[in-house]
Formats: sequence, structure tokens, C-alpha cells
Amino acid sequence: MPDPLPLAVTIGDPAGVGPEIVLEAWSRRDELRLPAFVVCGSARVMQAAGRALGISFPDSLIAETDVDADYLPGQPTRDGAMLARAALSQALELVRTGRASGVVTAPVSKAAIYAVDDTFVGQTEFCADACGAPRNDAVMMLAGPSLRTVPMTVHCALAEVPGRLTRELIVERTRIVARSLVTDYGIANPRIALAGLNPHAGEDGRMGREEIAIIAPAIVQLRGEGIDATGPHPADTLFAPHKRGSYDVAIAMYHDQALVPLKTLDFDEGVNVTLGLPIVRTSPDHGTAFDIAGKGVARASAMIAAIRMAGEIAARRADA
Ligand SMILES: NC(=O)C1=CN([C@@H]2O[C@H](COP(=O)(O)OP(=O)(O)OC[C@H]3O[C@@H](n4cnc5c(N)ncnc54)[C@H](O)[C@@H]3O)[C@@H](O)[C@H]2O)C=CC1
Ligand SMILES: NCC(=O)COP(=O)(O)O
Repeated sequence: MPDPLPLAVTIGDPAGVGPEIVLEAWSRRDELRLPAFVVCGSARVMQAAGRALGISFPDSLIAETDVDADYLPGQPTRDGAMLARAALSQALELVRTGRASGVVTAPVSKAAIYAVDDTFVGQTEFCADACGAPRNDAVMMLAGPSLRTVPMTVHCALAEVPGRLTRELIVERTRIVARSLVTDYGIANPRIALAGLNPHAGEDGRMGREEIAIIAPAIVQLRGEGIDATGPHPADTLFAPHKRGSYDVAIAMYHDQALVPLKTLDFDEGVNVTLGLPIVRTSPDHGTAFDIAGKGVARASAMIAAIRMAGEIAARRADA
């Protein structure tokens, strides 16, 4: 049996905690039995971060990008944003050309990349574009030991959320979640709980009508297709301990409705996984943490969980 392909791990924004959490994951790879990985980005940044941490990373495991930046922890630059974007492209190219089994992305600063690429929304959407898939097909799921959550709408202003929610969007993205939990997580009949948008799931229409007009009809359609979808559930109690055992994934209607419970419960082990694409892609749930970058205090546990989960999904897909 040939060795499985390595994962392609990006360094993220070089001013963030990406380089150091990648280095720590690499230094503990044997102890933690992590899947093999190569690193996409800059050898110069990896060497500088490695010197600061006392970890030496082999240049032979670095897929260099054609842009470079200095290692300036906590000080994001345009060069750093371009390097972060190039590392992501490089990792996707390794997968596309059959040299890596999946992509694990260290955190990037969206604001820093917006400044050099106004088409950029997030790494999730960037992966969809690279696969030639519609952006709505790339479904963000946050997975931790306590729960899995999916934001139905993601990186947009809260004021835009009601206008973006349609029955079609909810049906299409929930179908992707249902399929992925079967194929990538081995859950035979995933139980999917959908949250309402409004307080108390609209209180019979007195506090908003999206539940009656959009979310409930989507759930009826999904149930008609054999998907175990329930709701709309009031979001304020959906994540309570006694509720969390009643579903395999909770679908929230907007970013913070999904990410606040996940990060509150599972910040250090939360994985952001992209469902619905032909490629495997995971990321730690946290961001660039510019405030602590380079100080040697960043925890690598979410990055380690992301590497582990990408390896598991890639292995499951290879066996399918
Ligand atoms: N996967 C990705 O690429 C993500 C990127 N971001 C981006 O990150 C940037 C900063 O976002 P923030 O909201 O400030 O969130 P953040 O996650 O970077 O930081 C929030 C707080 O958590 C702490 N923290 C984060 N990671 C940590 C770690 N590994 N160990 C210890 N403490 C840690 C930080 O020091 C800070 O106090 C934004 O530009 C955002 O777009 C945010 C989330 C995910
Ligand atoms: N809040 C999640 C996040 O910002 C990560 O987004 P992406 O860059 O993975 O699309």
C-alpha cells in the first residue's frame, strides 16, 4: 500500500499565529500521530518563526510561493497578505495536481487580503472559486467536541441576512450538510436542527415572519426528501446542554448565531471545515490573533485538530 498523500498546510498571514501553530503541530507530529504534511508559504518566514520558537523545520517540506514577506509578528503588511493568499493558491494547486490529499489553512486576515484583492471574501469562498464551484456550495461547518454548527449565511453584514435567506438557499445548503455528514463523518442518518432567525423563532409571526415564510417550508421540503431536518428551533435554547444531544449538527441562520456557541464551548479544539467541495479543506476556528503572535503563547490545539480532521476525511474519501 503506498503512503497516503501529505496534506498541504498553509502558513496563513505571516504576522499572525499561523507560522508558530504550524511549527508546533509539526514538532509534535509523532507524539500525536498526525498525518504527514507539507507547508505552503515561505521558507524564510518558517525559519524565522522556527528560530524564535526553537523548532527547526526542514526546507524540503516547504512548497515555496512566488511571493515572500518578512516575519513581523503582530504587524500585518501588504506583502504578508499577498503571501497568505499565494500560500492558499499553492495548497489548492497541490491538491488539484494530485500531490496533496487536502488543504489545511492557517488563519488569514480578511481585511488585509481585501486590501490586495477586492474579490476575496474568505478562504471558504476562495476554495469554491478554485474548484469552479458556486460559492454557495461551499458550506462552512464548525466542528468541536461539544457540537457542530453551520452558519447559513456567513460573511455579510447582519442587516443583509434577512434578504439573503431564501427557501432555496436553505434547502440547497442543508442538503450539502446532510450528504457530507454521511460521506465525510460516517453518520448514517444525520439529525439536523435548524434555528429560527428571530427571537423565539418568530413567536408565531409576531416577532418576524422568516420562520413561517422561508425556514419552515424549507424544512418541509427537506423532510419530504428523507432528510431528518427539524425546526425552526428558538436559537436561544438550541445550544443548551440538554438540547445538544438531540442533533448531529445545528444550522444557524447567521455567522454569530453559529460561531458564538461553538467558540464558547470549544474554542481550543474547534475546526472550520468546508463541506460541499471536491477537495478536503479544514482550518482552526480561531483567527490570526495578531495580539499574541510571536509571543510563544498561542495554543496549537485547534490547528492540530484541523490537521487531524483533514486527514480523517481524506482517508474516508480515499476508501469510498
Ligand atoms: N480561519 C481563518 O482564517 C480565520 C480568520 N479570522 C480572521 O482573523 C482576524 C482576527 O480575528 P479576531 O476576531 O480578532 O479573532 P482571533 O481568533 O484572531 O482572536 C480572538 C481572541 O482569541 C485569542 N486567540 C486566537 N487564537 C488563539 C490561539 N491559537 N491561542 C491562544 N489565543 C488565541 C486572541 O489572542 C484574541 O484574544 C480577522 O481578520 C478575521 O477575519 C477569524 C477567524 C478564522
Ligand atoms: N468566522 C470564520 C472565518 O472567518 C473563517 O472564514 P474562512 O476564511 O475559513 O472562509
